[in-house]
Parts: sequence; structure tokens; C-alpha cells
Amino acid sequence: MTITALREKGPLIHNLTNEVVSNFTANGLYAIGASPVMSKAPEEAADMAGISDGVLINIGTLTASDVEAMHLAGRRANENGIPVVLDPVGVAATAYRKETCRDLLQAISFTAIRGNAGEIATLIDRPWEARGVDSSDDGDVVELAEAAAIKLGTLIILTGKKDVVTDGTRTYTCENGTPMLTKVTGTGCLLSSVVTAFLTLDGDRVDNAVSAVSTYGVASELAVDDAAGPGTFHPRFLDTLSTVTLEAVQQHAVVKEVVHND
Ligand SMILES: Nc1ncnc2c1ncn2[C@@H]1O[C@H](COP(=O)(O)OP(=O)(O)O)[C@@H](O)[C@H]1O
Ligand SMILES: Cc1ncsc1CCOP(=O)(O)O
Ligand SMILES: [Mg+2]
Repeated sequence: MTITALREKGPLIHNLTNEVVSNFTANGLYAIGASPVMSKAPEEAADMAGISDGVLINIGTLTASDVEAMHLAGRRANENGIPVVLDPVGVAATAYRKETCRDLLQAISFTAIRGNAGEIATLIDRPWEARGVDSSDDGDVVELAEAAAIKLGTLIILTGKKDVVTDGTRTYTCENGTPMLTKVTGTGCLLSSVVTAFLTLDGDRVDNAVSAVSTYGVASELAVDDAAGPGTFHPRFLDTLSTVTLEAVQQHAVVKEVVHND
């Protein structure tokens, strides 16, 4: 399904996200046509997930209380059959992040995981160059994403210069976007919430994730054209998320299916 269906549905996304990107994520979800609610209190996590169409779990600035809320919201999402997406921000950086992701992956059936290459590699114990919340783009990202999808049994959206969407069987690459996205904090985190919103739509989840990634990438290309730098790119990107059309996505999307000859 497409940006048009997303705007028609306007799904409510419960975000258990980090303090750096919370406001940007809420505004970005509004811009693209979804509704955000940000909440990390364990006392209401299950109830909030229960009234939502999708749940996003982002480990960017973790506390023990957040982790408790993430388990409660994720379990309720599974019980209610709504999508739940993990963004393993900076998981390579500390043992606490690794243990938290391991526990979340054991307890919750994630619909998808969206992360950069370093984060996806860490989840399957592969070495990859990463620093804090950032990752190198060097290496075979298609092979990495497919290995992660198979090992973790979920949809993987691996992003960077080239984005990869795979369920381990069907794989697509998307080469839209702009390096300016790496100069503004929270663009990966917002994409994870946007992916969650697209996964609430009817239809195939691989196709829906490809729509999310390509719509986001095309919107960023339209925004960067008249941006002087990261400061002006930021509001322009929110604007183009709200104005990008299905026609523009279809015209500019650089999406390819990966065909294996083995
Ligand atoms: N070098 C690049 N060129 C174009 N787009 C990029 C580049 N690096 C990242 N992106 C885009 O930035 C967005 C966030 O991805 P990424 O930077 O991998 O996430 P994170 O911020 O979690 O590390 C995605 O839409 C991705 O396609
Ligand atoms: C800088 C930073 N530190 C902890 S969370 C965070 C935001 C990361 O955002 P993104 O993964 O979208 O770059
Ligand atoms: Mg990130």
C-alpha cells in the first residue's frame, strides 16, 4: 500500500522512543499523515498500545523504567495483532543495549526491525564498523540484511546510502535519499516510526515497507534541493513529507528487486 492509503487511514502510532528525537518524530508522523502518541510510563504502556494501530520501540536513551514499558507495550501489541517495530539505536555501543535488545527479541514477536548496518550486524553477532548511533556503509548490506531476516525471523529494513528491505525470501533495495539525512539527528528514528505507520496498512508487509522507505527517500530529495544546510533542511523535510505525492514517489523511486541466481 502507498502514501495515499496511509493518509486515508491516519494510523495512531504509540512511540516508546528516545528523548533526542521525540518531538521530531511526532511532527514527522503528523506531516506524513499519521498520528503520534509518545508515552513510556510502565503504568500505561499496555493500555496505550491497546488503543493504537502500531507500536514503535526505540532504545536510543534507555532507562530501566523504559525497558519495562517496552515489554508491556510490545506484549500488548502481539496480543492485539498490531505491528510492533524495533529500532535498536546504538546497540553496538554498550552491553546494556545489547542485553536489552536480546531480551526484547526473546519476549516480543517483532513485525520488523529498522536500523543501520552496524545495528543490524550487532543483533546477529556480526562485526561491523560503528560509532555511537552511527554506522559505516561499507560492506555487503544485502547479504547482511538477508542473514538477519533469516536468523531473527522478521522483516529487516537496513538503511544507509543504500536501503535494503527483506523478509529473508524477497529482497528489495532502495537508493533514494540524501547524505543530508545523516546531518540531522533523528532521521533514522523517524523512519522507523514511518515504517510502523505503513505496516498498519493492508497488504504485503515487504511492499508496505518498500513504500515507506521510498516515500521517505523521495521526500528528502525534494527537501534538499533548496536547503542551505542541516538547519533549513529540517523544516523543509517536514514540509515535503506532508506534500510528497504518490506520482512523485512513482517517478523518482529507485527500487530494485534483488534476484539471486542460486
Ligand atoms: N549516504 C546516504 N545517502 C543517501 N541517504 C542516506 C545516506 N545515509 C543514510 N541515508 C538515509 O537516511 C535515512 C536514515 O538512515 P540511517 O542514517 O541509516 O539511519 P540512522 O540515523 O538510524 O543511522 C534513511 O532514509 C537512509 O536511506
Ligand atoms: C544522537 C542520539 N543519541 C541517543 S539517541 C540519538 C538519536 C539517534 O537518531 P538516529 O538514529 O535517527 O540518527
Ligand atoms: Mg538510528
